[in-house]
Formats: sequence, C-alpha cells, structure tokens
Amino acid sequence: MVHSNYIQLFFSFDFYKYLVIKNCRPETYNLLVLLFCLVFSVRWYFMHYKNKVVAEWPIVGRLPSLILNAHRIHDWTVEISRGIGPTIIERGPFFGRVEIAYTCNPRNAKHVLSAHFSNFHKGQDYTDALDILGDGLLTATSSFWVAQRRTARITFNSKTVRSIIFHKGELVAHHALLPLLSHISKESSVVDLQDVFLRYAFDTSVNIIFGQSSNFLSTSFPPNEFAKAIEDAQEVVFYRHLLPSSWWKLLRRLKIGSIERKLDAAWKIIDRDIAEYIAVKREDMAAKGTKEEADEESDLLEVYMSIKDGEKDELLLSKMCSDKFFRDTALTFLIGSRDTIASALSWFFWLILKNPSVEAKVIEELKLIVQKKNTMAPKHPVVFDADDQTEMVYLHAALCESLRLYPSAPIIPKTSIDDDVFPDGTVVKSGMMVLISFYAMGRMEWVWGEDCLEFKPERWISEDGKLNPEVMSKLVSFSLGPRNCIGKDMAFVLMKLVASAMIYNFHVEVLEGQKIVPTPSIMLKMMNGLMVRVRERVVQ
Ligand code: HEM
Repeated sequence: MVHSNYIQLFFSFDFYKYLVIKNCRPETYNLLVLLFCLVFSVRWYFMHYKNKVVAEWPIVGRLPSLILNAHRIHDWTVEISRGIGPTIIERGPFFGRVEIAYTCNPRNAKHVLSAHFSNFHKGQDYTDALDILGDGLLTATSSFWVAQRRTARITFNSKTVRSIIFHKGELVAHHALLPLLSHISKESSVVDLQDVFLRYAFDTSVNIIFGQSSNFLSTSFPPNEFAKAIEDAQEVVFYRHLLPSSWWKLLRRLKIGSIERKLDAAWKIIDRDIAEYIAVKREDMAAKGTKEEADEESDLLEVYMSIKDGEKDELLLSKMCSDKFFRDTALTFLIGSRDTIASALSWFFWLILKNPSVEAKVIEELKLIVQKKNTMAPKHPVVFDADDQTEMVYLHAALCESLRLYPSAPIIPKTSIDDDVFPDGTVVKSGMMVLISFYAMGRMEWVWGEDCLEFKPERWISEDGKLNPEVMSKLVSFSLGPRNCIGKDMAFVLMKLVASAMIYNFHVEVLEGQKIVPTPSIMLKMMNGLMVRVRERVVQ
C-alpha cells in the first residue's frame, strides 16, 4: 500500500512542482524537466498502450515497440494482424524515411504476387543486399529474369532433372542420412536434428547441382569450408536487411566492421569452390564428348551446360554460356534449397513429434504402401521409391500443414512501382515497400478457422481421400504468381524422401525442456536447434 502511494506521488505533477520550487538552479531545473518528460512519457504509455500490441511513442513513433519485439518479430506480426488488422500502412523504423504497407491478407498477397505482378518488383535494396548471388534467378530483373525463368521452368519440369533430383536425394538419404541416424541410435547419443537436416540439404543440393558428394553427413560431423562460407554469407545478408541500405553500403565502402569483411572472405571461398566444380565439369563433358555415346546428363550443372543454343533466348545467348552465369545459377539454387528444406523438415518433425496421433497416421499410410509391394518381410531399413511418393497423401498434407504454420520464408518484401489499390481498399503509393507475412497469414482465424493454431493435416484432404484442390490453392509458403518458387516440386520430393524413411525406420524423441522458437530472420530456422534422441523402429 505504502509502495503504491510512492508510485502515485512519483507520477503526480505536484511532486515535480515541489522539486522545482525547492531546486531553482538552472541545471537542476533542466534535469528535472527532462525527468518530468521521461516519467510522463512512461506514464502516458502505460495509460494508453499497456495492453496494446504496438505503442506510439512521442518523436520515435513505433520504433521502441519494434525494438522490444525484434527477437519475436514473426509472432509479433501475428499479434499485430489480430489486434490492429491484416493490412497496415506504417512509416519505416528509421525516422519515417520509408513507407511500408504490411499485409497478411491472402487477397492482397495474390494481388501483389500475381494479378498486379508487374507493378511490384523486388526493389533495388533487396537485390543489392543479395549481391553475392550476382544475376541468378532470385535476384535477376527484367528480360534476363524472363529468359532465365523460362529455361529453369523447362529444366525443372524435364524427366531428366526430375530423375536426377530423386536419385541424388535417395542416394544421400540412404547412404549417408540413415547410416548416420543408425550410428546415433546405437551410441544412444543426442543430436541436433536441425543440424542433421542442414547437412542433408547441403549434401543433396551439392550432389544434384554439381554431381559431387560433400560427405558432410559422415558420423564425425566434419566441418565444411564451402558450407560455412555459404552460412556466413547468409548471415551477412540477414544483417544487411536489418539496416538501411545506405548504412551497410557505407560500411562496405569504408571497409569498417567485421560483418562486411566476413562476406568478403566467404565470397572468395564460394567463388573458388564453384569455379573448381565448373572446371571439373567442363573437363568431364569434354571427355564424354569424345566417347561414341555420351551418357545422360548426371547433374543440374551439366544439364544447364548442355542446353542447345537454339533453346536459349537469342539476345541472352552469350550471357547464358559464361562461367559467371553458371556460377550465379548454381549458387542461387544452392542457397535457395539448403535452409528452406532444412527449416521445413525441422519444424515438420517437431510438430509430428508433438502430435503422436499424426505420426501414427503417417506410419499407417507408409505401412499400407509397404504391404502392397511386398509379400515377404521387407529388408531393414525400408526405403520408398519415386512411385511410392504419389501414394503418400497424408504425409504430403502433413508437410503442407507444417509449412502453413512455419513457412521457411516467413515474410517477403516487394516494392510498388506505381500507385495501386489492394483488393481490401488499401491505397499503396508508388515506391512503397510492401511486406507480405506468410507466417501471420497461416495463423489467421478468418483464413483457416478457429483451429488455425492446431496441427491438422486432415484440413488438406477432401472426402474422397485426395488432396483438396481448394485448400491446396491456399498454400502460399512457396509464394504465388510468376515469381513463385521454382524448386517447389524438388522440395516436396526431398522432404517426402527424408520424412518417410526417417519416420518408418526410426523413433525420434524430442528432449524435454528445450525452448523451440524461430529465429527473427528472413529464414525461419529454429533459434536453438532441435535436440533429439533417436532409436531404430521396426514397424510390425
Ligand atoms: C521448403 C522448401 C522451399 C520453400 C518454402 C521455398 C520458398 C520460396 C519462396 C517463398 C520464394 C519466393 C521468394 C521471393 O519472392 O522473394 C522462392 C523463390 C525461389 N526458390 Fe524456393 N523454396 C523452397 C525450396 C527451394 C528449392 C529446393 C530450390 C532449388 C532450386 C528453390 C529455389 C528458388 C528460386 C531459384 C527462387 C526464385 C524464383 C524466381 O525469382 O523466379 N527453392 N522460394
């Protein structure tokens, strides 16, 4: 009681009046005015915003709210979307220099990414921050993007590349991932599953893209300079997204700070290793060419290098034959696939392990597939082939459900070229940054129903037991429209390969007491990893 009276006195005007009269020296007076402003700002804040998700402070606006919530930015976007609304126009954090249109309304997202695609581009700041990717598909613009996208679409849809993706993924899963898990289970040791998936995704991507193994999944958990360089480069790109572009560009020009130096070092290693892969490939292809009958292409780089001149855009022919083009393309696919797949698999396993009834249904589905094929007892570990994947309806639904709650790319930025109006009536001015939160979109009751926070693969399946096309059209985690993810099918093939083999052959148990939270980053990894124990499982 006494305590609360002191607090009341501290917040009362009389208290300051008394102090000012007693202490009339100018410096004391100035100090008191400052203290007065501070205390009344705090008081005003508590009176107006104690229970609100965003506070509006004098002068600095909403910047303190952003700083206070930066560590949990994605969950904060969910609270903002629920508390204030799904679309908000906001001044940027750096003293109002940039205007931002934030949205998690699926109709607005479709408008930006598909219907009015040509009016919303990636923005110069985004492509500048990703300068390490050069002119790869993710960062290319205008006619060079159109030409590359056409080539990539044909390539990824070809029978050859589909077969490369499955067979390389299977090779790494069955010759490296399963033996590693078996080793861990025999040792009864604990492992960070996210690290295992990052290694799997890297090893598989290197195999698919360059046709070589990195042995990153061997039981000694070896370091890998190339993988580390890619990780460092991604970290720097993330920091760059947090700062106004003029700030990091100045740091880079003046060579100040360790961050940009880290990128320089990583860049050198990445360039060196990819140049080596390209040189080896050119030699292999030259040797193959002298043989009577050349084999089919064995990796993505070879497929790209073998594209006939007539199949390329005439204007861009010279550009699409250079080592620089192959380097940018390979690096873009590597960076586009590694963290996205590893993050998706980590969240999927966490959700599966927290929901034993879902795991039981996945096992039941896999058991039926095994029974259909074999009359005799199957060999251990059981492996599933490409045809089996078409029958994994429930597993596919569970992966979609996991990506709804934990999209690997939780938020994507765009910039408007001309003035525009969203379907919900929001006016977007030319030059505005548009932020689309897939993370918040997947957690809105008005989009997914009251059970939106529950993990329910059933919502993706229609009464006839097939994937429901209407619900499938709501899957935004791979983005929408002409610039959606080119690796979506590849991602599902690899995720189903790993999930089916691991769930059928191993019992995974999450260690108690872990804090599983997403990183406040453009890639939705788990901040502290996912520590698990693994035991072999024999499904009866
Ligand atoms: C679970 C896995 C994956 C998820 C959730 C995912 C998500 C996305 C998203 C949201 C975008 C749009 C980014 C933007 O507009 O800024 C995108 C683009 C892209 N993704 Fe993926 N991705 C996945 C796997 C892959 C894989 C395996 C590859 C390998 C080839 C890949 C390559 C790309 C490329 C090259 C683009 C740029 C396409 C363009 O701009 O035309 N992704 N992805």
